[in-house]
Amino acid sequence: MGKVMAVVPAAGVGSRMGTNVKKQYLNLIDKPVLLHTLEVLETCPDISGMVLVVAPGEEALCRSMVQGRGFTKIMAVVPGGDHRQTSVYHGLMALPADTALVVIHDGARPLVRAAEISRAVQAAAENGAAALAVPVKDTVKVVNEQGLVVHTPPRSTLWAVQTPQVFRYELINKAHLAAREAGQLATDDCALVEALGHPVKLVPGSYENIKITTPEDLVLAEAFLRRRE
Ligand SMILES: Nc1ccn([C@@H]2O[C@H](COP(=O)(O)OP(=O)(O)OP(=O)(O)O)[C@@H](O)[C@H]2O)c(=O)n1
Ligand SMILES: C[C@](O)(CO)[C@H](O)COP(=O)(O)O
Repeated sequence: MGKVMAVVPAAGVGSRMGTNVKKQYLNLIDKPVLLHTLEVLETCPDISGMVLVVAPGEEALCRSMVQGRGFTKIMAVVPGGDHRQTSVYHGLMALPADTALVVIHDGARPLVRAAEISRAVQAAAENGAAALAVPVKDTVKVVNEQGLVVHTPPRSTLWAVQTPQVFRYELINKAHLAAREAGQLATDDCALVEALGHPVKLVPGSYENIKITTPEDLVLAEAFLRRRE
């Protein structure tokens, strides 16, 4: 399959969490959210190495946070940018030239399981681009600026996409470069690959693989982790 490298964007400010400490450094049971995430990636047998992307100026803090915890796969800690997309791009630029597949996984998704990552890697090896996702449970409305509903897409067509999102290295590099040139800003990496017209395979994931975004997500994450103990 070739070398599989992970990029872990963890350079966000966590404005929707609203805490003084950024959400990726908040304690979740016994350690920061980001350490949970990195430990799962470390144990995934498919992954050879990782690039961690943190806010500019936080590189030393992160290096000391991971030091002495038995990580063998963290190859670099690099500064991110103002948007998630920019942070991922900085991570991609730090990958070795012999990378075959790139696993992009949010630092703020600590509940992913190694087996789920492996399923996404396998699908990307076959299709070029793949992501974990779950069927949407709620009915979703498209609204206009006045808050009036303009459209109700059929729920059977809707999936909530998660990370990891996994891509062939040349494909994701090409997608990010094209987006930068076009001024396209997306909230996930699949959207950039979709914009190239390349198909993206969705791999059924788990409803437990939540992104820590708002305070109630920490309550849920703790409950899920305790259930696994
Ligand atoms: N400039 C940014 C913004 C986000 N991220 C990372 O991308 C992941 C998903 O982003 P999100 O949950 O939106 O994080 P924040 O941007 O920190 O949150 P918010 O939008 O509430 O400010 C997180 O691991 C976050 O640290 C990043 O690396 N660089
Ligand atoms: C990449 C992502 O986690 C997929 O669900 C999500 O799109 C990140 O978006 P956010 O706007 O940064 O929360």
